[in-house]
Amino acid sequence: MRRPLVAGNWKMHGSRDSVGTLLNGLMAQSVPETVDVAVCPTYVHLDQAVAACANSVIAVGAQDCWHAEPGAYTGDVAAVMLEELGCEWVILGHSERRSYHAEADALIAAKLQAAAAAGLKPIVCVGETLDQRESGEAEAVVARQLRGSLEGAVGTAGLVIAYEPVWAIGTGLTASPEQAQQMHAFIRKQLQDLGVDAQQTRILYGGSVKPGNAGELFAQDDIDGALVGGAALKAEDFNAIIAAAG
Ligand SMILES: O=C(CO)COP(=O)(O)O
Repeated sequence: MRRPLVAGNWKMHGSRDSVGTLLNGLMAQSVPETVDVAVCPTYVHLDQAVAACANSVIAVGAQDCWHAEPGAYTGDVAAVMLEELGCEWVILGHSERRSYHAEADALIAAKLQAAAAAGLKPIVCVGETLDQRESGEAEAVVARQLRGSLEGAVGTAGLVIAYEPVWAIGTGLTASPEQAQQMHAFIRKQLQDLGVDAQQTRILYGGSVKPGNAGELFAQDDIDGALVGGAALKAEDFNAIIAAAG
């Protein structure tokens, strides 16, 4: 039995004030004992989140890390620094990093190894664009991303995969529960073929998850939680999604 994980990806949102309000709102509701929860703010809000979550079960994650030891890498943050700060998780290979920063699978694989070596648990994102889905390539694209991004990752402790169809991110379009389940089952099979412990690996769905659709997504056999964007910025909505996973 896999424990559901609900992770909030706050992307490049927030001020000290709004982050404080959001964290207070999350602390106001207890998390069901059966659910893991994480919040992933920007780098500059990580310490604020770690302090606020110190006495709660909510874990903190970063949205990216660099792949090398600390050194001459202007503008980057090393995985070991995130671990030292109190992060438990790190999101890797989000489609916004893949598109705006041209991150390729080999770089994501290197980041994954650095994250694992630092003791962070990686959430590796995969997902096809609308063009790729419409031309029948969705499974081939996701299989390629998994193969490339997970190179050398067999045995990574706490590895989580997030399936985020690019066409469903921030658009209000959600994959139907059946579409998502079909892809999640496909991903689990791919993980097995890659030698990853597929039955133990959590596969999250991401893309316009809201309180109103979370329950039917979580009811699918191979959907083990969610990576939530917009709805994670409102405590009431995020709390409702957490409750739906409980
Ligand atoms: O990209 C996402 C989470 O990583 C999904 O974002 P939305 O929930 O805003 O569609």
